[in-house]
Amino acid sequence: MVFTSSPQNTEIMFRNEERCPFRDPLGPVAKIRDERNEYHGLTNSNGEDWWRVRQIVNQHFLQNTAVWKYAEAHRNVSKDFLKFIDRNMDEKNEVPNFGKALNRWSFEGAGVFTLKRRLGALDIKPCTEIEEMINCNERIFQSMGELLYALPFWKYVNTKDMKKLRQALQEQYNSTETHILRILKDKDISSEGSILHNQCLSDRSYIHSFVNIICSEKVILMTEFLVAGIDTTSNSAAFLLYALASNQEAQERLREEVREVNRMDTIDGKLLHNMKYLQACLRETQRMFPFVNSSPRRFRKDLVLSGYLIPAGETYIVYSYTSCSLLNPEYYDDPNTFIPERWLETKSVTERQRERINVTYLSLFIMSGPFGLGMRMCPGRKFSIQELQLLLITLLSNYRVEYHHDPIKVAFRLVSFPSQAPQFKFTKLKN
Ligand code: HEM
Repeated sequence: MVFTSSPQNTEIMFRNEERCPFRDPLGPVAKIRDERNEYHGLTNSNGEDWWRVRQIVNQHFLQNTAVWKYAEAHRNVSKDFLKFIDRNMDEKNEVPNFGKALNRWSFEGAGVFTLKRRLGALDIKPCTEIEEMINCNERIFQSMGELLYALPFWKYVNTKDMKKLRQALQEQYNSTETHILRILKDKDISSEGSILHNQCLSDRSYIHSFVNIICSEKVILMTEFLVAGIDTTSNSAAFLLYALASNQEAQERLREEVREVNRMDTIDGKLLHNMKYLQACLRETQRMFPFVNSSPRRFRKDLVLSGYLIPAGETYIVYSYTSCSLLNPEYYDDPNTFIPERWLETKSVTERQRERINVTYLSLFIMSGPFGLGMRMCPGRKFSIQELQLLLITLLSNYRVEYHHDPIKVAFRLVSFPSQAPQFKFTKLKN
C-alpha cells in the first residue's frame, strides 16, 4: 500500500485516471451484498457496472440547474433548523447535543434531494419511522467504523459488529423502499402550490430515469445516498461553525455578505455561486479541517511517484488529504490561521507561494478538495455545498455564534469528525 500526501503525486494520479477508476469496495458491505446476491451500490461497484449507474446519477446530482432547483427547499430546511435551535436552547444559550441536532438537519436535507420529500426530522415530535431511520444511520456508521479499523475477523466469523451492520442496512433498506413506493404510487405528494409540489411532480421521472436499474437496485442506491450524505455534511457544518465561531472578524465579514441574500423572498442557486466570501470560508475550512481523509485508487498501469516505480494492479494507493499537507507551511503561508482571504486575492498568498515551490494550481486544488478526485469524485458534493451555504446564510443572519470549550481538532474514523462535542453559544442578533 502506498500513502502519499504530495500535491505533485496527487496530480500524477489524477492525470492517469481511467474512464472507470477502480476503488476497492468497503469490505463488510460488499460481503453482505454478496451473501444476499444484491447490487453493490455505487460506492462499492467498479468498471462498467459502476459507470452504468454513475452516468445517470451525474445528470441528477451534478448539473447546476438540477441542484439549484432545491435551493429554496434547502433554505426551508435550514429555517426549520433555526426553529429547532430556538426550541432547544438551554440557559447558556447552547443546544445540548448539537452534533446530533446537525445530523437531523443533514438527514432532512438529504431527504429533499434523495427521496424528494420533507421527512420531518426537525419537527417537534418526529414520527417513529424517521427516528428509526436516523438511529439506523448512526448504527451503520458506528459498525462500519468498528469493522474497518480493526482486525478483519468479520471475513471469517459473523462478528457482533457484522450482525449490527447487516441488521441496520436491512432496516434502512426497508424504510427507503417504503418511501420510494409511496413516491411511485403518487400517494404522498405535498399539497398543491407548496415548494416541494413541483419537485414532487418530477419525482416519478427522477425515480423512473434510473430505467436500466431494477427496483431493488434503486432502493440500495437511495439508501446509499442517505447514508453517505448525513455524517459527512453534518460534520462539515460543525467544522465550519467552529472556524467562524473562533474567528469573529471573518464571521462578521461573512454576515455582511449573507444579509443581502437572506432579504430575498426566494433563493436562486445562482446567487450562492456569487457569494465569494462564503465560498472562501468553505474552502478555508476544508483546508484546515479536511472533511474526508482519503480517496483510495488502484491503477492498471505502472506509475512513478516521488521517484518510485509503483507496479500496476496489486498496488493499492491512498491519497492522503491529511493535515500534514494542508497545514504545511511549504504550501500555505501561516497555515494554522484561518484566512479565507487567501482564496480571494487576485494573486493569492497561495499562488505566490506555489510559484516559489513550483507546484501547479491544479495539484494544490485537488489536494485541498474534500470530495475526492476525477470521475469518481463525490456525486453529492453540489448538494452538500448548497446545504452548507444555506445553513450559514440562515444561521448568521439571526445569530452570533461563539465557542467556549476546548479546541476542536480533526479526528478520523470513517470520515472526519470533531474531536470535541461541537457546542456553540447562539446569541440572537437585533435586526
Ligand atoms: C461534505 C459532505 C461530503 C463529503 C466531504 C464527501 C466526500 C466524498 C469522498 C471523498 C468520496 C470519495 C471520492 C473519490 O474516491 O474520489 C465520496 C464518494 C461518494 N459520495 Fe460523498 N461526500 C459528501 C457528501 C455526500 C452526499 C450528500 C452524498 C449523497 C448523494 C454523497 C454520496 C457519495 C457517493 C454515492 C460516493 C461514491 C461515488 C462513486 O464511487 O462513484 N456524498 N464522497
